[in-house]
Amino acid sequence: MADDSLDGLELKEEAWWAHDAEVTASGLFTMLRRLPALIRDVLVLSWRTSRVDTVVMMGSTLVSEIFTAIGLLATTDVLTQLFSAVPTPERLAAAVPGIAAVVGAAVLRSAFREAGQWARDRLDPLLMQTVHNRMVRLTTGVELVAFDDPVFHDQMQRTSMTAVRGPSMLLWAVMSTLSGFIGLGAISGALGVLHPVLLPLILLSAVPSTWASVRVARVNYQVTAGIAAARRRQGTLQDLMTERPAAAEIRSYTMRSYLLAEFARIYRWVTRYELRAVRRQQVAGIWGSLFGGLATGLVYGALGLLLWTGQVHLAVAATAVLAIQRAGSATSQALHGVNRAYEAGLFYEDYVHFCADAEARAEVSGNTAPPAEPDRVRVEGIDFTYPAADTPALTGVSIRIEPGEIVALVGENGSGKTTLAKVIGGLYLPDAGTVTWGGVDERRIDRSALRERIAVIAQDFTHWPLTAGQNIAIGRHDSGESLDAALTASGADAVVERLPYGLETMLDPSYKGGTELSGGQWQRIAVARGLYRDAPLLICDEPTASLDARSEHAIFESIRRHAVQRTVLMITHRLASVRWADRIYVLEHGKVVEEGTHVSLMERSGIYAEMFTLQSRAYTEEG
Ligand SMILES: Nc1ncnc2c1ncn2[C@@H]1O[C@H](COP(=O)(O)OP(=O)(O)OP(=O)(O)O)[C@@H](O)[C@H]1O
Repeated sequence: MADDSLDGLELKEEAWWAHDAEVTASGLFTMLRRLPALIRDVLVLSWRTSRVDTVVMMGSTLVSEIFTAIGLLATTDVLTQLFSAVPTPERLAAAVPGIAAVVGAAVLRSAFREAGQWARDRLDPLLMQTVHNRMVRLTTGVELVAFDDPVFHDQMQRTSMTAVRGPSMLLWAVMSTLSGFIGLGAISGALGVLHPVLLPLILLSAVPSTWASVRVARVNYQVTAGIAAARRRQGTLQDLMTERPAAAEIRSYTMRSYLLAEFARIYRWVTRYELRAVRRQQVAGIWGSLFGGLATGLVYGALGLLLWTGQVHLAVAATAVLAIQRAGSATSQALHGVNRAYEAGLFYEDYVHFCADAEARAEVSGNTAPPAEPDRVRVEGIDFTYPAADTPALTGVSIRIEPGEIVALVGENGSGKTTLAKVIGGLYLPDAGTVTWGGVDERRIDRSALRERIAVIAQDFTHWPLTAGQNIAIGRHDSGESLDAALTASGADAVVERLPYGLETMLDPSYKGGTELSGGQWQRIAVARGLYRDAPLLICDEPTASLDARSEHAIFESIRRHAVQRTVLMITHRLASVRWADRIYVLEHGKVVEEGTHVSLMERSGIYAEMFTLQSRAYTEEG
């Protein structure tokens, strides 16, 4: 199976294949060795999730299997009475207490089984909830830079795809194993009482079906692991074809037939893979049944021999027939459970690894409160390299921002402006160098509290599928402040006026009553969001890229007014709008290459002067 390749899908690179190789290589004994640790882990998780359900599930399983043994012993008693050499009415009368015990044991066994099942059914969603919540909590708590790391992404995707079910699958398998072994123990105890040779005979009869179930389970895991990458690709394609964002482009670029063919190609591969697995499972099943039948025949033959040679009583032999059937299913249940537990354990380990990795990547934060008033921000000699990049995005960058200033970052595409703004905004920690707020190193400051003091109008701001009002008040939902000032300053008031339900309008047309905004209208909402946050430092990254000339002018005027009591860090390619900045930093290839006011930079006749002249010439020549 591991030989199969899916052209172009780079399946071999998937971490799933590591598990695949592991499960293929590991025998039953490896599974048995790893099982105790897995059982302990999942039971601890289950105990933490619901103590009552864990106790009910374990207790009921144990007790129900004890009633299996009691029922078997009572059956022998009934049969002994029925086969005794006395008149029939007396035989029946003597068997009545035994029959009552058999019925009672059967009823109690079922009742406890049901109770165990009920507790397990309750635990299932509770465990999923615990695991899911933990995953989301951990994911939202990692350093932002983790999202730029493909390793973290792969791990997260894989974990969210299957590992969330891991613990409940594992618990299910563990309980199935326990109930199988307890049942087997109970039956063995009962058989040992009847005749010592019966037990090994019964264990022998279960070997072929056990082998088959182990094999079937292993193939199952191989299939899940083997098709995981293809399924993810399929899911991505399906989302692209069925969701709104790509719908227009699929049509305008006539991509439909390409996407459909790709989807069908992957589906064919997945189905072929699954069908091949089904064939292997069927073959294993057939061999298991064949040898299982032979082994059972041998056991019955041996039992007949014992009966014939007078070593067991007819009543004991009859009970043994019942026990053979029960023990066979208990053995294969136990061993199948072991195999499933191992299989589920691999998924569970993915989850455990993910959690450990996410904890290691958790945001570091100091506990010093950030300065209450706008204060000097100093960036000194910082370097920063993205995890997936070969070259640094920032090298030895130093800048300062004084309270109440407007500071501008300019430079060509990819020169490092957004990265620098994110470092200043406390989103990325520099690899070297320091960022200080009022003289305090950012690493010593409580980062959540620091972010409360910063408003960011991001270049790639989020179009939240929420109402217009919620889109503006995001992060300050319960401030109770009126939105009016931010609406007017950003020009978003004109946008909201035209919405069917005003601020209550859902800004997502895929929801009932929802609508969509134009790029420039969205941008005004984003500016309103930044102004409404009313933080001492406002970071604007291309706040007017989609705006018409009049709106752009109005927004820059608003930001200037906003800066009277606050500090503004502005990134823009519209150089006419940075003329009035207190200081301008020009970046190139991640380094600050020029610094000064508009006037001093123009006098210097460097990069800034060149860019400014090019832009103004374009306007004057075309205008
Ligand atoms: N997540 C990332 N992973 C790897 N490299 C990145 C990532 N984000 C940005 N980069 C790289 O870092 C460099 C700086 O990018 P940045 O976005 O800071 O530039 P910018 O000056 O803001 O550009 P623009 O004017 O186009 O917005 C670029 O070379 C870019 O390719």
